[in-house]
Amino acid sequence: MITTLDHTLKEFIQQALEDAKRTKQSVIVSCIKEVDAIDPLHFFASGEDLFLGERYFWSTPNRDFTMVGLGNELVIENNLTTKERFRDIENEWKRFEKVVVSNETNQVGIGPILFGGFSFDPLKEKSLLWNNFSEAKFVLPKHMLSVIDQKSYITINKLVTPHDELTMCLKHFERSFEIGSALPYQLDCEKGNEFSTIEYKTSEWLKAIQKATNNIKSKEMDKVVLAREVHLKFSDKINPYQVIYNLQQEQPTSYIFEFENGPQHFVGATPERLIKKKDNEVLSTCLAGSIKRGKTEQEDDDLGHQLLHDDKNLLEHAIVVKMIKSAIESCCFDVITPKSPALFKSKNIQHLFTPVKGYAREGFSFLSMVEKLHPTPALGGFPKWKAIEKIRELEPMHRGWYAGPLGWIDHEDNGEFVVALRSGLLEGQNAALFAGCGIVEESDPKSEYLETKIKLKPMMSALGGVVNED
Ligand SMILES: C=C(O[C@H]1C=CC=C(C(=O)O)[C@@H]1O)C(=O)O
Ligand SMILES: [Mg+2]
Repeated sequence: MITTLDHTLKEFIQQALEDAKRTKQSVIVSCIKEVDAIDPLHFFASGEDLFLGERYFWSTPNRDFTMVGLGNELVIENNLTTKERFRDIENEWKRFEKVVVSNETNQVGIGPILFGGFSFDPLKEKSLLWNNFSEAKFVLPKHMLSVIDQKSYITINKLVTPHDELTMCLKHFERSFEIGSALPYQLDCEKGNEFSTIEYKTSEWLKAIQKATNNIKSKEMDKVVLAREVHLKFSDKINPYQVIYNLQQEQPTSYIFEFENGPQHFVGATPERLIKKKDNEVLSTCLAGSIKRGKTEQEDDDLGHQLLHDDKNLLEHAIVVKMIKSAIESCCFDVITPKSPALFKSKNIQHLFTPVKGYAREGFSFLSMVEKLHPTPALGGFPKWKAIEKIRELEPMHRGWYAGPLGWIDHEDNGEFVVALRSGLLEGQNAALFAGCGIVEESDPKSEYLETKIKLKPMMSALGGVVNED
């Protein structure tokens, strides 16, 4: 790996070609330039003609870091049904030598970055909706825009093969930098895309909750998260730019993500970070236990206070903290967590929130940590394997990538993953939205149902719909 700057792009490519020939393996050449400000959504939409079905969008809360990928230069995926699916992605990624051509040293979020996700449960029987999604799929984009603290960078990635030629490669980079910044797009702000809603297997879901609470009472497990899905059919094709735009505007405290898999777009605004790693600094988040937002400041404070003192929600949350803390302790040192949860508020909902911090121990890779954490009891339950089995048995839907880990990893083992919640799968005129709830002994099916309605709101609203709560 080289990260310096005295060499010209030509010299770097020459060296990559030699390495590729010597090792008989392609080398990733990643060329980065700082450019004038580019609007990320504009860049995303500019890929419509050439890269439809091969794009992604990622933005952190408060929009500190936004990253957009266009075109798949490299796809690493597998359909393994064990935890090997995490290691397999890591091994494949590490197999490639990466040559980085940049004037920027020490900037995380630019250069060769793999973006993608994992399904929730690879052992769940396949469904029509998620049929085209692999259990693990990651892409290295051809063109990537990173906006970090208001600075814009373009990265162009190319797999240099042993059979490539220097002049062709050089031309490729020159042409690619032109594409990245020039294409126009239009955001169609028209509202009024009529839709009808189908609540999918709601009565089965309510019965599943009853069964789960009985299982918990008989001490089979402590907690399980059960989700349900809602299908929307629109009169016109859904405009994904409008959806991302709305999510960005309406959910400033959430991560916004979009991953295109052919004609399907997996989109969401999740408040839940699974893990972030920069050098050896590790951050995870426990987010579980929920209540609605108040209509006035006073009502909102009262509801927040109620949540902070509610035994059922505190138990939902405590189970998550215990598991995440122990998973992080198994691979980190100096792990710290506050003693009691704080409130996390987003537009439609308030959650109990506990951050977990630590420092990675030697020998633990980023994806090995993702594997240890997935699923946390905020999506799975406790004990972990019992809860996953129960979800497989009781839940009347296929989660696909909903509630799975989704995010990015770079060439130096830095990265960030979220839990893909408050999300939906869009295709043409159709949207499938997902929401779940932590079920503990005291859970009441009707109030859990109302909780899922609140959790469906961010996607419903971004799609132009309204959810009434009762
Ligand atoms: C499973 C979801 O939320 C989880 C995250 C935060 C709070 C939760 C809860 O209070 O039940 C859930 O555990 C979802 O949004 O689909
Ligand atoms: Mg809950």
